[in-house]
Amino acid sequence: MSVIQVHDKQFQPYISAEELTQRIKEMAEQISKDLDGERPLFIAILNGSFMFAAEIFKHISIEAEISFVKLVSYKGTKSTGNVITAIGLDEDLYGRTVVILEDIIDSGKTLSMFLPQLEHQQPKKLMVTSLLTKPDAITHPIKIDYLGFSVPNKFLLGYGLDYDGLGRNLPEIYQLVE
Ligand SMILES: O=P(O)(O)OC[C@H]1O[C@H](OP(=O)(O)OP(=O)(O)O)[C@H](O)[C@@H]1O
Ligand code: HPA
Repeated sequence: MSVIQVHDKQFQPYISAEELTQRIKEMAEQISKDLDGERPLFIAILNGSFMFAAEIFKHISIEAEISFVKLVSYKGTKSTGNVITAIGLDEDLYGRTVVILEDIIDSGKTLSMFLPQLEHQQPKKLMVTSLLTKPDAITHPIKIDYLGFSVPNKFLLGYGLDYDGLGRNLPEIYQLVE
């Protein structure tokens, strides 16, 4: 692994593919242990989480379902501020154990807007799993039930994360060279 160029920026290797798959397997084992008998519904937030979701779901060893949603944010009224809607969420969450799958929680804003909408459907449990989080960037604190890695407040690329559309296909995670 070496420094790579994407658009106008350089990125250096940060988390290897082996470290990612090892940590994700551990997370899946813990979730399988904790949620045995609950038949959880995993909800992966697109686009960024597609690779993480595929990897973690492979290692879930209990009965479980998965669904993929795309969040679209638009400007609401003065009083509502930004509004977020989920496309593709067809399941009824009432009484279900729901586990959100995110690639990254950065400011926390996305989930702070989305989780209340899910709570509204009265799931039995609503849990959050994120591969990455940046504690120094959080402005909207989110309780993360299962976390892969805590990372510094630097822009990341790869393993689903993009820089202006590119880099999602990289099997490892890179950090912006500043
Ligand atoms: O905690 P936050 O600061 O809200 O950031 C986290 C969100 O940002 C990324 O999605 P993005 O909106 O870039 O869309 P993408 O997944 O399609 O790349 C990521 O997948 C999270 O959903
Ligand atoms: O560090 C990041 N990289 C790519 N996309 C992101 N979305 C939130 N944080 C990031």
